[in-house]
Amino acid sequence: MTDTVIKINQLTKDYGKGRGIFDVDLDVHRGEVFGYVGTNGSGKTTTIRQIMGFVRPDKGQSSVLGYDSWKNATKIMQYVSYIPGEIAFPSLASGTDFLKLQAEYQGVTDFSYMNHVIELLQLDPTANLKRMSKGMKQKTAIVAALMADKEILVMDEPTTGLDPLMRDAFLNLVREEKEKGRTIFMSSHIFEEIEEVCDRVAMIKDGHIVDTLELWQLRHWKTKTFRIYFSSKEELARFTEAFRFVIGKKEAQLCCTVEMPVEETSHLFHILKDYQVSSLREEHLSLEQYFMQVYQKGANKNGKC
Ligand SMILES: Nc1ncnc2c1ncn2[C@@H]1O[C@H](COP(=O)(O)OP(=O)(O)OP(=O)(O)O)[C@@H](O)[C@H]1O
Repeated sequence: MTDTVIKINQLTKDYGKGRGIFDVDLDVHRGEVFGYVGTNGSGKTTTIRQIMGFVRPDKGQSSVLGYDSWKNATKIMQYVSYIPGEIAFPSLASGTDFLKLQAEYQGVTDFSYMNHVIELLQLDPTANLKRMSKGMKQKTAIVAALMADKEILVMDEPTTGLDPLMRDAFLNLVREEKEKGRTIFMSSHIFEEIEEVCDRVAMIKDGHIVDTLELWQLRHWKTKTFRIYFSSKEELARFTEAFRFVIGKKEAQLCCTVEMPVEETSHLFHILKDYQVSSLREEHLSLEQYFMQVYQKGANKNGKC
């Protein structure tokens, strides 16, 4: 039986004029990294604030470890490390002062993991809190959230403001946390990072969940797509006329794209022996491409997009 850590059921927060979230259903399982993607204003932060119990839902329910988010927000904080989308720092002199305050508040006495995170993110916490760059502030918020080593991590666009190197370092931290058995819920609009670290992903659009996907499905799709380059126009034409799974052709580049059921792959390789092929590469469907397809389908259905 799957152990559900975060359960969201018919959750609705209606801000009017179609803004908010509507009838959201989500289950986050113990030990998984769950990604939450959507364009600006699609409802990611609204959902996360509901999970944390900051806002009363208009309808439906969110619960964490069986505790109703709204009714037991304080209890939930015992189990959840939270990185908000926007951090409002108190007026303190330095990052160190802020981290000390956080440690006191969260009852942290062992600072070894905090120091590990500081080192990994190359943060100088002694800097003036007010003068910190966006990235430094984000790192400080990450350190503050992770220091308590709680079993659930809820993060609202945690890589905002981080440069690509630091983003990689952060994703390594996420992997470390997953290794430790943590359950992680993170929102993002950067598809690559969700693709890199998440087990499952939900896509939200205009406040509605439009799809939920297990990331391994992207790698083990029922169809395979290849781009094949030929030595001449004649060879390209001969192939495209003969092979029924061709979905596109670029004469100038002497290449075509084929998309076919996985079980046809060996057949393709077999017939290619009769052609002069200069190169062949498999095209993987990226999460972003998949997302665009889902959005497009949604648009066809409801006339939006
Ligand atoms: N307190 C509020 N009052 C009125 N409208 C709100 C409130 N909070 C959010 N909204 C609206 O609800 C919608 C969803 O906002 P939300 O912040 O959840 O989106 P998001 O997916 O997190 O966006 P982003 O990626 O830009 O951070 C937006 O149209 C936003 O303007």
